[in-house]
Amino acid sequence: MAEVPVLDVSGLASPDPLARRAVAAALGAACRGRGFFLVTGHGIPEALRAGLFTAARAVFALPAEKKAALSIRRSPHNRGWVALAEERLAAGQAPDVKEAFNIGLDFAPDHPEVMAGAPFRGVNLWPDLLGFRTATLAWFNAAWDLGRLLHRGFALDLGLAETFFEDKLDTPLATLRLLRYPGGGDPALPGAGEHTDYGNVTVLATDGVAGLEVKRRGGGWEDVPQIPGTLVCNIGDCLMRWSNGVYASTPHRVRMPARERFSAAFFLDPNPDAVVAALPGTGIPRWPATTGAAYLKERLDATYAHRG
Ligand SMILES: O=C(O)CCC(=O)C(=O)O
Ligand SMILES: [Fe+2]
Repeated sequence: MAEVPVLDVSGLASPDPLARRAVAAALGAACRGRGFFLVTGHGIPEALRAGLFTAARAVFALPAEKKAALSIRRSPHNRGWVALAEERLAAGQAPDVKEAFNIGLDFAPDHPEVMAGAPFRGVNLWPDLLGFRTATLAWFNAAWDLGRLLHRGFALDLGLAETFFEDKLDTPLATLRLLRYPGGGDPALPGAGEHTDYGNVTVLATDGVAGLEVKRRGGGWEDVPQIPGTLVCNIGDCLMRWSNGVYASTPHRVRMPARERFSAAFFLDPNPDAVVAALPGTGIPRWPATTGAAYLKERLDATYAHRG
């Protein structure tokens, strides 16, 4: 299996349909094969990335009691702080040696869906840190835009109308997850255990410290190269299912890094009411139809059940 490809996606925003198709074909090949690719030409300014990592460092540096006040255990909506070793992504393994901070779509407390208690529709838990909200939401929105742009390419590659996913990703169950791996520990312990992502596509920024590994089809692990300015993207289980297995969601993990490592994963899951059923032209459905919200709930419930 070839290594993780590097794709310039700028052509997806071109007015020239041939340029868009060329990128879509390359994207499609990566999604059908490796399920992972590095993206250049995404157009997200470096300043946004720098601001994101400044915010991430600041929130994890808060005293434990400040972070505990923002614990994900206080949010029924998958938002807030996950403590070191609170989560294990690979069932039956040691817990992950990482901490995390989740941010979702930024609803006001009086938003109708929040008032109605809709699943995952809650307020974010904001730390008392100047600039944190602005920096993280700027990244959230940029990654969301990139995710939607990628979906125009996926749609073209899958023989659908280019805008097919647009109204299924306009109020998505998206999560920006800031991650800190303290590193330097027992190399036998996982930074993040082997898993596949749950959503459609993940857009990942790292601080350049190595650690992310993708499983090879034939077994064994491949390092994802750290190329400055690129973003790591991968297909999640929801899009694998939606594409009826045409696209691959590939297991990956983070090994114990040699030193402290920060990353930020943006998980783009579809709108809660989006119907996730085998796309036209993909053959006999391999999975029953579901919805964005039902699928995410199923996966998160399983993850929480695995907690020690
Ligand atoms: O930190 C990373 O590089 C990847 C994290 C990851 O795979 C995840 O949180 O789903
Ligand atoms: Fe992941």
